[in-house]
Amino acid sequence: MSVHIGAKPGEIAEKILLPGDPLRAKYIAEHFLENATLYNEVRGMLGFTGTYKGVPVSVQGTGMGMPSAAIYINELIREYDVKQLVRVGTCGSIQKDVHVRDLVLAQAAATPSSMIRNDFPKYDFPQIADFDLLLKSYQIAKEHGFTTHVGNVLSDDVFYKDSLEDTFRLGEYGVLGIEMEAAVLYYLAAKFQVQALGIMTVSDHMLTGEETTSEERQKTFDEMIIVALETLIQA
Ligand SMILES: O=P(O)(O)O[C@H]1O[C@H](CO)[C@@H](O)[C@H]1O
Ligand SMILES: O=c1cc[nH]c(=O)[nH]1
Repeated sequence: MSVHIGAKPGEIAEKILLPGDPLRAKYIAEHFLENATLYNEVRGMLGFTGTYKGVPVSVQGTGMGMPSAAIYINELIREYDVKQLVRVGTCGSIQKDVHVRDLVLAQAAATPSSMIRNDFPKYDFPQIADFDLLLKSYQIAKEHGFTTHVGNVLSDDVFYKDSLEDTFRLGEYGVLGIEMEAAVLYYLAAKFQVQALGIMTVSDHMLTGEETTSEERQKTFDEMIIVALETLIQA
């Protein structure tokens, strides 16, 4: 057991999916993994291990925001020897041509978070995806015909902001969308020399207000999960 994860040593696979929502972890375990067993329900942050096409894979909810995600990512890497971590999240689009239901592969993540700046006050430490995971995921998404964008995201600390002016300015510099965890995932992967990638489904559009039905969202979550699982077993 670690402080926030109730698994015994060996119960978590080296390859793991990281949704923010613990119920998305349950959905993935029930619909995509074979023989999935629950290893964690501490704080309701569900974690499961099963197999995908015969390969051991785990899925762990991380909660919302970098402080929460960093707790799980630290413990997974340091206490359970997890080596390949793929976030499967949602993001808001800030580009006209990045639509609701599209996939975003986060090549890199900007962040205002002090978690990273406190460690490297003199540098803008770049938060980047693992190249092999990124390349593999892009190839898999293209093979499946899923609409996919690759580029920068913003990992923000604040969901409800008084002003979106700075956010939209980042869009003018090519940032594709906003979410709240990828930067710290990439930072901790660099720190502990493991592989990480963030894949996001666009859940809403911050410029156009474009929305989708829950059924449509579910289908795109499935596309994201297929890309993430196929990437993990081929990497
Ligand atoms: O859908 P998840 O993975 O939780 O990701 C996004 O959704 C949450 C905000 O609603 C934040 O965690 C953000 O990063
Ligand atoms: O707008 C959004 C949508 C998902 N996640 C975010 O952090 N922001």
